Amino acid sequence: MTAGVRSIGEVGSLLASDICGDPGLLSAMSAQERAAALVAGPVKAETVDLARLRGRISAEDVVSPTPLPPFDHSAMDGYAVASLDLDHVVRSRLAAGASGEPETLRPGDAARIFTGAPLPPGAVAVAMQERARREGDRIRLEFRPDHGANIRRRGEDVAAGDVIVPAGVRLDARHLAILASAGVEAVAVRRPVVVGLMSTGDELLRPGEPLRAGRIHDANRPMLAAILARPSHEVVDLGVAPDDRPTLTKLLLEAAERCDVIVTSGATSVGDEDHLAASVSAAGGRLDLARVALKPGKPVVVGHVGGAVLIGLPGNPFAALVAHMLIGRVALERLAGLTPRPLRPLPAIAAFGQRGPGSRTEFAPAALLGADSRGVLRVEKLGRGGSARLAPLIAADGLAVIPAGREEIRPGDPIGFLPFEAAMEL
Ligand SMILES: Nc1nc2c(c(=O)[nH]1)N[C@H]1C(S)=C(S)[C@@H](COP(=O)(O)OP(=O)(O)OC[C@H]3O[C@@H](n4cnc5c(N)ncnc54)[C@H](O)[C@@H]3O)O[C@H]1N2
Ligand code: MOO
Repeated sequence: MTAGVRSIGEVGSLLASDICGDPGLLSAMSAQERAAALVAGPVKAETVDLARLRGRISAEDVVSPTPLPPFDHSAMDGYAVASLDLDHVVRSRLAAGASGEPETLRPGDAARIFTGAPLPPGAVAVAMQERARREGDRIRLEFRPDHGANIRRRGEDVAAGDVIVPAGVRLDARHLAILASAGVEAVAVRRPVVVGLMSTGDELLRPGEPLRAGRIHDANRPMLAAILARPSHEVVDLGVAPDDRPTLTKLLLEAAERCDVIVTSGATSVGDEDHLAASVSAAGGRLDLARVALKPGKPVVVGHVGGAVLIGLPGNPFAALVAHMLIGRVALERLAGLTPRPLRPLPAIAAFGQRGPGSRTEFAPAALLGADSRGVLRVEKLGRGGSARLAPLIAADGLAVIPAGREEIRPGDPIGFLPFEAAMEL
């Protein structure tokens, strides 16, 4: 991985850079490595039928029991011909799905053939019917076909024994298509990772509860539940924990019994009411990572309570989102059996100027203004910063990514842009 971002072409790898000048903070890349290392391995595997595979993570390489296609066949409606000559006599008719061995073509013979039908032995090409004139049982081709024209060969897509789906991928429609083609009925996948979501803070109200003095509604649990609503994960709502050390300790211990991962938000900072670190410790757990060079998202912590991985996101909702995207996601992907993928911001240029983010990589809600004359995306930052603000996210197309180490950003400078579809992926 390369350090630094020097040109637009390199911006895609900016999250791979390990810049962080602040000795009190861990660089985003080192934090991701630590979060990954914290997870001993993926959850166990189970066998699941094709109809329920979408969104699950493959636990082993799946090999094809058959070549694909399984037999030589026609790619067009037309005539299978025994030679590359222009004139042929049509002696048989072959449709897809017909049973029985097709008759062998002899020199001068052709067979009327339809797309998907097995190629008769002796055929050297298929001529499209639009390129043939038929009179009775004779055809004359407009031009000599190329050898092998319009023939799909057995095994040209996949050979028997080829890996058609590798281990460690999230199965989508493409994988289901190839598994079904190969006749595979069931696949070993990782069982869903059980993720407990807990918000902390005496100020938090559940959705629908009337606002009272000094209280706010919990935004983080619904946000995180929406990101985690995937077949590879099972969300357990652990509710709101109070700002009280013994109670938080007890709730963490209970959660560790039921969950593979506990994702908390709030109580990660340094205030008297920020009890997470002390509660993790009182529960016999430990924190392996704290304070990362992210803006927002700096106070993210990661560790263990009992057998469960603990991901402590900051309380401010945008900070929680960024810390999840960069750090929590890595641990969750490893547990699910995925190879964690680095976020890959698109190369873009700033349509704004500001002071650089210093030692932290900055994420900010941003709108796409279109492309410049070279086709590079122009990105405008929205809002005036603040990890507690949600409205700029609603107006945004994604997140501007400004790598650590910049002193100043001027209009036209290379930055990164993460569309929300990529940013919000688990
Ligand atoms: N002296 C310092 N103070 C703070 C620092 C610091 O370094 N030194 N860091 C600041 C940063 S950066 C952040 S981010 C926050 C992180 O704080 P906590 O993780 O301890 O979170 P809380 O204090 O519990 O809450 C922060 C803020 O977010 C609101 N909140 C909490 N949970 C939710 C939720 N589920 N839904 C919506 N809003 C939530 C909470 O009411 C607070 O306003 O610390 C800074 N302070
Ligand atoms: O880093 Mo905090 O996460 O700015 O709000």
